Amino acid sequence: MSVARTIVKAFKAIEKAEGAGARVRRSVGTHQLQHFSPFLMLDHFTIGEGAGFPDHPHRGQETITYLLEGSVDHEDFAGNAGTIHAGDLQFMTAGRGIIHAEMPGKSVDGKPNVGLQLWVDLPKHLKFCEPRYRDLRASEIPVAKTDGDKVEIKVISGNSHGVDSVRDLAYTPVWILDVTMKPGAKLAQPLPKGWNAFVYTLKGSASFAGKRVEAFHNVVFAQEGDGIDVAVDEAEKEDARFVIVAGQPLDQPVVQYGPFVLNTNEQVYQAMLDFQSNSNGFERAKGWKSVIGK
Ligand SMILES: Nc1ccc(F)c(C(=O)c2c[nH]c3ncc(Cl)cc23)c1F
Ligand SMILES: [Fe+3]
Repeated sequence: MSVARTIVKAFKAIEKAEGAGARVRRSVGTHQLQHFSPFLMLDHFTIGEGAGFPDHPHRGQETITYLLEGSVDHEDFAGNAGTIHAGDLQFMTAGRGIIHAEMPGKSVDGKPNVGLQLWVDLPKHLKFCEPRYRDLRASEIPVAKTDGDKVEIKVISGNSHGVDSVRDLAYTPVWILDVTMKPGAKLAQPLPKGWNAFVYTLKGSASFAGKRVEAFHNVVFAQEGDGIDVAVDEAEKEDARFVIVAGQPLDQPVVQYGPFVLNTNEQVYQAMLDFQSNSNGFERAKGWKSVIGK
């Protein structure tokens, strides 16, 4: 990699309440990081006993849910239902409209359910596409290793050190790499030119472009440059774990009201009307309530 990207900013995500009793550290989609196309939101969520995200709508975006601990059940108004377990991902394309619930799975140990939910904007011509789900199980995710196995990269989407992800899962081109580095490890990770890229740190501390960053931070990189350089100091007491996320910017306006993400104010007003009147993609909401969200 010839020229590594520089850091534009790095900030800690503060935990706040969201949904019904859930907690999130939101590091994309707040005043600290907005208009970062194609990314609309990143929540590092924790769902304890009795908490969750009961019946709610989406239109105009894709949600990528990556379970880190525990499990989450989902159920929508079209009869789709399932569970994602630690290490699995669910790619949901809301398109013209989805109403679903996302609730804790059956807990065997009372531990919380923890994961990441990334919202990615849909290109204009797909805003009203048919909804779809694509699951990616932990066992399907290839692993790249480098620096004498001191670095392990789960290639969820994209490429790392000659390892390709298994298949494209979102319409909007995104790379998601889950990286674990041992103390003393180094990583040079190429990224597609001109894509927006950030890192969200999950555990331990690592230096990005020479800046040491602790857990629960978002590190935003400049678009210029070939990729990112990461190092974990020999003296660190634990492995560092973080996700690298990169996406192709969409050249379109973003008009968002909560889970309705479109290109004009009129389209957002229409989405709210359609949701309230069970029409134009929300017909199946009529008389529907989820079982899991009760
Ligand atoms: N207020 C509001 C409005 C609209 C939503 F879609 C949501 C929502 O469902 C989530 C927002 N962060 C999340 N992290 C994880 C999971 Cl599983 C779900 C969510 C929400 F909370
Ligand atoms: Fe949702």
